[in-house]
Amino acid sequence: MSMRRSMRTSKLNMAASLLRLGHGGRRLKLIINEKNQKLISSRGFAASLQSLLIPSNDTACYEAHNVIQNASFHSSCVRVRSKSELEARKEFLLARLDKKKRERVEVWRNMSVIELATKLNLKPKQLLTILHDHVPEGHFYKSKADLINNAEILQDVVKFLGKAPVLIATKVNETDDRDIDAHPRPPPNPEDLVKRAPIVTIMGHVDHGKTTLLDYLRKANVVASEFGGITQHIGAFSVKLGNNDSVTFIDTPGHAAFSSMRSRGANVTDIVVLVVAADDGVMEQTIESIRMAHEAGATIIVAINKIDKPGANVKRTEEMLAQHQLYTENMGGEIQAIPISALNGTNVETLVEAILIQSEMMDLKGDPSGLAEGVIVESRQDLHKGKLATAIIQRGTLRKGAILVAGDAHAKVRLMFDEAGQQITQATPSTPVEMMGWRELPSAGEILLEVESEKRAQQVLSYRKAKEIKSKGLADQQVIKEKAQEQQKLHHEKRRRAYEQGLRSMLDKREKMFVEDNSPKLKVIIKGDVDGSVEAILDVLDTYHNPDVPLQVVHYGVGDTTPNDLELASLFKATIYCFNVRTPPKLKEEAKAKRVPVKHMNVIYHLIDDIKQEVGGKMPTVEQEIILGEADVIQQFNINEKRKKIVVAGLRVTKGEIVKSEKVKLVREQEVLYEGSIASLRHIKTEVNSMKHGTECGLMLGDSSIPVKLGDTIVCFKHNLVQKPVEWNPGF
Ligand SMILES: Nc1nc2c(ncn2[C@@H]2O[C@H](COP(=O)(O)OP(=O)(O)OP(=O)(O)O)[C@@H](O)[C@H]2O)c(=O)[nH]1
Repeated sequence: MSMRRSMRTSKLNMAASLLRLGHGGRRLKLIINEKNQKLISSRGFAASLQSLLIPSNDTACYEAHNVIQNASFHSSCVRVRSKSELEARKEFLLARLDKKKRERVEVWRNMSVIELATKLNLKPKQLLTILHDHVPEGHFYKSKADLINNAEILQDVVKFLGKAPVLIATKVNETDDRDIDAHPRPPPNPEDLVKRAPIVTIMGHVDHGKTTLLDYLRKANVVASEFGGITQHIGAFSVKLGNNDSVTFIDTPGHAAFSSMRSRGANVTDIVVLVVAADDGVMEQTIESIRMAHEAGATIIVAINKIDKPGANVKRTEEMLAQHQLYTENMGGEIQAIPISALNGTNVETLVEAILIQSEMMDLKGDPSGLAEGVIVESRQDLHKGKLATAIIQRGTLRKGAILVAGDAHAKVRLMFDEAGQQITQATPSTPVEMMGWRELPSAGEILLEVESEKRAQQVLSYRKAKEIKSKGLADQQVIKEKAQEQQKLHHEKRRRAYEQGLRSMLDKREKMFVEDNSPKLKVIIKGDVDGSVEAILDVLDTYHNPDVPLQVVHYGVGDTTPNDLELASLFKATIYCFNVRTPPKLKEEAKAKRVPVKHMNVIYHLIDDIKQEVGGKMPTVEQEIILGEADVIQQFNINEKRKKIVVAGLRVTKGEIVKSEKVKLVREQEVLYEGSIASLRHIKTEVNSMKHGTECGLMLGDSSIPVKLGDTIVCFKHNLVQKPVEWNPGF
């Protein structure tokens, strides 16, 4: 270790101890006061302390900073920030602290409105109002049972309410799930905790050197490894140092690993090494990485890479970082920034030491007792070893023979390996381990849990499968619902345009219309109290299709009757239907004078009945056959009249009456052989006008040549003119 490095380490270790003792509160202020004189003499330490003071940043600590300033030692040794700089910094840090203090709210895709409202201590109605402002145009959440499947909306709403959203894979039903599903254990007792290695993810902009750095660290690890094997890529590896310290690196650069874990609610990363190329500086994905690290609550260490390149500018890079509130030590902040060359390995060891110092300050601990818990970082199919998965253990100790579940996969651990492919017998917190014995391949980011038995694993798996099927079904339902809403919106929009065009063309042709168009139709103006009721009425009217009396919606809108409604109604001879709205008395008078019907109602059935009645009055008339009576032919007579042979039927009236002045049909085996008048109707020898049910009579048809036979039926009928019925099925 170089001289400079060891000095730095000891200063920071001292600061770390101070921080642990006082941790940003009044205690720290006291310590500062007590040690004031000593502090003054140590320029480097004061700078480190100052950087520690500010991020810990509660009011007392801020005061402590003033104590240092007031003690006037800063003039000789500390770069003093201007007042406005300090204020801005304080605000930023307070915001960061607040974020950490924010109440965490678990959300999951397909969460219902009522579930989210309950989590946020809101009434569903209040949440629906908030949701309205957070959903993209065209999406609606109308009822408390609606499911929200967009994770972004869920998170936005929680953030909007000042809380911290935590996206979890599926709903954890506290009452039902606890017994059936497997879950991480409750927090351990502090006395069970032992020091553990920091878990580090390397992030940064494309091409800034993440892979090169990981490669260098992996190779360096092989050299350090006592087995001397070739380090394989298994998703994570440990870099071991001489004094038993080690650092665990997630061996996948960039956002993918980070995101997949975060999306499952797992976060293993303690420290993010932010790689920034010194020739390029802060770029888009650098900023994105800073954001992700902050959101995951991980501490950032900056590796300013490619310092060997001619265009490298460390100072400029640090200034750019400061623009994104990442203040490195050189900029008077608390972030460690190590200039490195990942390609040549320059300062990479210093970077590892900085990580260890940071982890010392973070006081990272884990509980190695009990069943193992961890996070899957990678899985793969090996030709010889079968299904393999790498996990980082977070709690407990994993041993051969353990039964594991991760998402919908499970395993009985047959063998365990480290990154050098060497068999290991146990894995404690922060250890990356490759496991053999998986029945299915688990996905990266899944939470790994050891369970008591194979039976228990099967129980967990079948429960999870059933839950997934259910939630998929719900998701499908939601998609169908959203599609339907979209269609409905398009339909409404189309209708609005059609009505507007229709009205425009009606207005254009109005004079011509009055002269030419006398065809029956019902014109209506619809007024309603809210958009929803007007839409509902228009939807019902859309089901009306009657070419005899078409229905024309001249105009529609929300609110009480207006003079404009009246004018339009009078112009087009339309009826105004008011649904839950009023017509001012003055307009009522005016409507009466102009003979404009204005009808008020509040039940949609009444509206339908009224329209049916109105339309009914305008329907055309049609001839309707009315049966007056029926008679059976029971005899057949042949009479000679004026040398002509005439057939006369002897009848018995079986229904109603036979009326001489009306028409008859001769029906034989359901076939009508004659339809026409009656020439003669006689009772015995007397000519009569009608014969009633139960009597017998003789009947001669208008066409006397028609041969009436025994067994034929005579049906007497007449035609009436009736109005066509209104056929309209509004669907309910
Ligand atoms: N001169 C110099 N080149 C470097 C250094 N580190 C990385 N490079 C080069 O920069 C290029 C990109 O490096 P990578 O390690 O692939 O970068 P990355 O960030 O992993 O890129 P992505 O995986 O695409 O996001 C390669 O050509 C490296 O050889 C360095 O310290 N010095």
